[in-house]
Amino acid sequence: MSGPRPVVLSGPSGAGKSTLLKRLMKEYEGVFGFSVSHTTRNPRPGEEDGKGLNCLPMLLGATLLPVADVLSSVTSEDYHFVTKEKMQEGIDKDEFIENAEFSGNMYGTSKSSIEDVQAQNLICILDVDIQGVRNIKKTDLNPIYISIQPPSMEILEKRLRDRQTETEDSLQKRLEAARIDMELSKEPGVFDIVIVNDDLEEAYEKLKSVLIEEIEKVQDAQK
Ligand SMILES: Nc1nc2c(ncn2[C@@H]2O[C@H](COP(=O)(O)OP(=O)(O)O)[C@@H](O)[C@H]2O)c(=O)[nH]1
Ligand SMILES: Nc1ncnc2c1ncn2[C@@H]1O[C@H](COP(=O)(O)OP(=O)(O)O)[C@@H](O)[C@H]1O
Repeated sequence: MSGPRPVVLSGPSGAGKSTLLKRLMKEYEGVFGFSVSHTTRNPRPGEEDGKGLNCLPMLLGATLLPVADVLSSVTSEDYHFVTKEKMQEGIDKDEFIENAEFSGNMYGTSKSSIEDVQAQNLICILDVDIQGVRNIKKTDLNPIYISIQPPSMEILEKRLRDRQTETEDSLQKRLEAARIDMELSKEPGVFDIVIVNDDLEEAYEKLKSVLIEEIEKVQDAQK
């Protein structure tokens, strides 16, 4: 029996993808697994190098925590932070199902990041930009495509400034990318659903309603 369908979450930087993702993974512990991407950008305060499932054996080896407890320790914004050389080496070795340049840095989803999650029969969640969406459509991953959009460019800019993670230069690059993303997300057939993240509660309920069928499949299989 094939496992649950993966989920691709996409949308402008600052739209609320990580906020929604963290909430989903907390409410449904042991149902989702995050596909830990590789990136050349520097870690933000509080971000640690890939605590993803790749290290699950070590974590379990060191402790006797049930798998569900260990899985829930995977946060939704970790990355494998690597140099450009390391990233290029992985690309040359065909280790990525897709990779892209975004706001001056490289990002990519390795095949092993997805396999690690699917081996646990969990819903694999990927957080990628619009280029990643287009490239994943050329593969046989067959995920549910969800776009998270801000209510407006003005609100997006305010949220990014309030988050205090960007230099003025990276902020402007991200806003420019957001204008393109917001246009492309309107194209029919690209996303299964586009959620405007205005009121967070409403956006979260909409996200859950799209995924509840896959969530219940995993919960039933775990009984
Ligand atoms: N194509 C692709 N995009 C990614 C990947 N990982 C993250 N991204 C995207 O890169 C952009 C920047 O991510 P990040 O630097 O974490 O900023 P944030 O989205 O504002 O938190 C976001 O749009 C992510 O969706 C990946 O593996 N592949
Ligand atoms: N619905 C919302 N209303 C107000 N602020 C929000 C909302 N959703 C997210 N935020 C805030 O906006 C900023 C960007 O959210 P984040 O989840 O980091 O976006 P992304 O992962 O898409 O870059 C964060 O500071 C977050 O707390």
